[in-house]
Amino acid sequence: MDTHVVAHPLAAALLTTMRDRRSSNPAFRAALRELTHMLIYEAIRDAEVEEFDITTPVAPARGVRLANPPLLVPVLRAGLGMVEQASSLIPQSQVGFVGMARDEHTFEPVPYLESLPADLAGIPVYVLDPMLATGGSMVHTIELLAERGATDVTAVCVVAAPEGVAALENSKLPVRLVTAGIDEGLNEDAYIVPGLGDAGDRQFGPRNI
Ligand SMILES: O=P(O)(O)OC[C@H]1O[C@H](OP(=O)(O)OP(=O)(O)O)[C@H](O)[C@@H]1O
Ligand SMILES: O=c1cc[nH]c(=O)[nH]1
Ligand SMILES: [Mg+2]
Repeated sequence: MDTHVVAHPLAAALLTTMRDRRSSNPAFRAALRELTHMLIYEAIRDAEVEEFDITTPVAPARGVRLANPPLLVPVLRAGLGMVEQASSLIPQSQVGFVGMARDEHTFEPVPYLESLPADLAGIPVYVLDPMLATGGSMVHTIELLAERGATDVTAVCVVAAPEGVAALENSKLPVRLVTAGIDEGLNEDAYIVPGLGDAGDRQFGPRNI
């Protein structure tokens, strides 16, 4: 699997803000938005473009645009904090949604929402989820996309655990990974170490209030 770790001082500083337990929920959300900008910017670097004619105030010129704008798929809840920034960078993109919450005991993803186009053949898909821990949630999401014909999927994650990277690799699904960091591993609660805690709770508060 093609894995790209975005190594950049500004990305590292934003990731530090997200990791720091002292960062407030608004500060965490702001850092996630900015870091998403960098991750998407890197992820889309090699996308195919097409040329078209424009006229500047001075002369005719050739313009470029994405040949095949992607579908963005935030994985709720935590991926919601990435979608606005991603879609403003790629205004032609469409957005689908998947909702999933890990079972606290089995660590298996429990799906609760699926809102995706029926046919994804030929459409690049960017799955947005800050955390790739065991990989269960991401593998399940990509299976939903592959069932609809997607063959070009990019997982855009802030932090990945080696276990999650291995799960994606072993799945043999058509996916590449773009992330700001690969951490040490998982603890007994399947949280990424050192990680940044629960990315959903740190944006929106505890799920069961
Ligand atoms: O790789 P995995 O082991 O599947 O874990 C990663 C998943 O866990 C988090 O979501 P969570 O289940 O906490 O839901 P939330 O976004 O509503 O907080 C995260 O946003 C991923 O979706
Ligand atoms: O460390 C982790 C693992 C799963 N989900 C999170 O939000 N954080
Ligand atoms: Mg959570």
